[in-house]
Amino acid sequence: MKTFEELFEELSATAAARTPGSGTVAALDAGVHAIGKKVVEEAAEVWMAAEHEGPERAAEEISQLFYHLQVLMLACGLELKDVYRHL
Ligand SMILES: N=c1c2ncn([C@@H]3O[C@H](COP(=O)(O)OP(=O)(O)OP(=O)(O)O)[C@@H](O)[C@H]3O)c2ncn1[C@@H]1O[C@H](COP(=O)(O)O)[C@@H](O)[C@H]1O
Repeated sequence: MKTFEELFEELSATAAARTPGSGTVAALDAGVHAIGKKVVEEAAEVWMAAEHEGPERAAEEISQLFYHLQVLMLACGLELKDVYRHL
């Protein structure tokens, strides 16, 4: 199990090292447009899971949305503090 902050730290390091075989590196190479589409897709899956599939499935989909949002943040050069200051 990891926290939102720990995942972002891991993804930042993976992106910086360009770790071979990493899905994150591949997504970053695909660019903001492709990552944005993934964010929208995952958001829809969160909605469907929450409405029709129960809390456990919703939690799983939310974790995937968190992941894709963090990849989009990296693609945009954003850090967690850049987002947190708007909360
Ligand atoms: N937490 C995640 C994570 N959540 C979601 N995903 C990606 O999101 C996909 C799930 O999306 P879908 O439900 O649409 O499944 P899918 O349609 O089969 O996915 P694709 O065909 O689009 O790959 C997974 O296949 C992963 O590609 C994640 N990929 C990686 N991580 C974590 O990120 C870290 C770095 O991962 P790598 O960069 O791959 O080393 C590791 O700790 C991983 O556990």
